[in-house]
Amino acid sequence: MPIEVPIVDCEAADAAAQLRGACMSVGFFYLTNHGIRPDLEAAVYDEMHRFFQQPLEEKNKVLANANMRGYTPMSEETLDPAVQTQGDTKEGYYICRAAQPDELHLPLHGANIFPDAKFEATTTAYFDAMTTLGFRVARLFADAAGTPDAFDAPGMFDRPMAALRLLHYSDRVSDVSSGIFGAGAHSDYGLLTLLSTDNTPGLEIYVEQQWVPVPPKPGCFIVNIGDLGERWTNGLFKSTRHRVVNRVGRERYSIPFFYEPNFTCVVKCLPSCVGSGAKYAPITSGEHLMAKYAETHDSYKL
Ligand SMILES: O=C(O)CCC(=O)C(=O)O
Ligand SMILES: [Fe+2]
Repeated sequence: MPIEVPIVDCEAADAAAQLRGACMSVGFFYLTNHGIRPDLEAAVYDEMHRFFQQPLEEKNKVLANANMRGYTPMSEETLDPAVQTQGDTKEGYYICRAAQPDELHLPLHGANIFPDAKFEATTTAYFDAMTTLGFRVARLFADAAGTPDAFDAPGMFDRPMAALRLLHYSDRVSDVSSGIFGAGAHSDYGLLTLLSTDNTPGLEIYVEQQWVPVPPKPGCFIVNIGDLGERWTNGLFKSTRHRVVNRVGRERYSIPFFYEPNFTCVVKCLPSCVGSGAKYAPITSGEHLMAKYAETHDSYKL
């Protein structure tokens, strides 16, 4: 039977049950009725086109800093270092939650950098809307996992590690057998990723021992569970590996929004998922994310 990526309707009365089914099987789903305004999303793409088409020397003026905010050049990231023979054929721009004054001592916390005021206003408005949606989907996740209020307590998501990543893939055709990918195979690191893409295909997910394309669906986000989501549910929900393979020789733009718990949040198996014993040791969100960044980014060192 062909593998179908399920749809979760954010507004449906049984949205949590839909999410549970999707996360136990495929680990990816299309999210509809999410409430993000299409004109706001389109405005972010306009800013991306404007930014990435500039000469490298302009883009390098806002190069990503130690807190992973700003521009990351082509090939800076290698999502599957064991297999890839060169970095991902993409460049990116990170925008994260702006840190509060009492968080500035924490790694990865700081101010954002922006190339100009219009880019800042547009991407910040989108970031804020996605943060609201991220928490809404996180609450559905908790409900789906059988502990509905798990994420409401202080210290869980009141200072989320939320990151927006504007990605521009080059037109270079990938070559799977020689280790050249748009983005190498990986699982995401956190709780949830909410992905917007343009109309160009490329995303593939590894389900039932095969790579399955996930084509863009207009008006929907492509959502997946990351490693912390798998740990929280003791493996009930899947953090599915995925990659981007350019098979069409066209440029591609995408915008993943990574929604993770507070840096200091201890991610420990939910009581409803312990069953015959927790499979994963508790870990803080921050420890996990920093270790993953160090494995995959040239510009990030622990
Ligand atoms: O661009 C995409 O479609 C996926 C990107 C991705 O998987 C990631 O940045 O983690
Ligand atoms: Fe990913």
